[in-house]
Amino acid sequence: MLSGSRNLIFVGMPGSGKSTVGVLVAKRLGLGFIDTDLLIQQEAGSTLQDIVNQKGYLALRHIEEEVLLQLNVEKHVISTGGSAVYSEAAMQHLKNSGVVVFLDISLDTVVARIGDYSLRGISKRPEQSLVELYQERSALYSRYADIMVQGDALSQEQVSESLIDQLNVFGKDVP
Ligand SMILES: Nc1ncnc2c1ncn2[C@@H]1O[C@H](COP(=O)(O)OP(=O)(O)O)[C@@H](O)[C@H]1O
Ligand SMILES: O=C(O)C1=C[C@@H](OP(=O)(O)O)[C@@H](O)[C@H](O)C1
Ligand SMILES: [Mg+2]
Repeated sequence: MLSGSRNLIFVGMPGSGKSTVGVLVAKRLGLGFIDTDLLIQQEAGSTLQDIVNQKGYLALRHIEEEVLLQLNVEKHVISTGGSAVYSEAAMQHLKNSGVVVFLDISLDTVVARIGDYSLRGISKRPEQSLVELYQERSALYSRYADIMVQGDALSQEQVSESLIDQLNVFGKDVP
């Protein structure tokens, strides 16, 4: 189904483990690692929180789309930010380069892991509740995912194991 794919692209809510589990998986599979949040910060010359505070959440989504569309790597785990899925063009570009993994966690787990989300540079409409954001995003993550790991009850190592098992079972050719 995904013959020739060479990257593993992580999507999911903030706190789902894209950045931390991404590194573990890259080490296990002998892949490189990129966190696109850090590329955005380099490109913008400021933190994600500052972009949201000073320019607004749509500015963050715009820079994110540009950075993702410029990405041209092979044999990497690519950990995206939680709002990457708002760009259809960027997601198609990423999907063309590999296997998209949705790290799924419940809303309760999001809240438990990220704490005060107003301090975390979340890209959302100011009046949008976290529940609404969660529902809107869940549909988008599922739409683009090739593989899903439900991580509420799993340690980071277990999420990594579960993903690698699925790659083996389904014959996804990474690397
Ligand atoms: N499976 C897990 N179990 C417990 N804590 C986790 C798990 N995955 C991630 N975390 C913790 O949640 C927080 C957010 O993880 P992070 O990798 O930054 O997520 P994301 O990049 O998806 O926002 C970190 O403190 C991390 O250690
Ligand atoms: O979900 C979001 O709107 C965001 C998630 C963040 O990344 P993580 O998902 O890695 O926390 C980062 O891209 C930015 O602060 C916006
Ligand atoms: Mg992250």
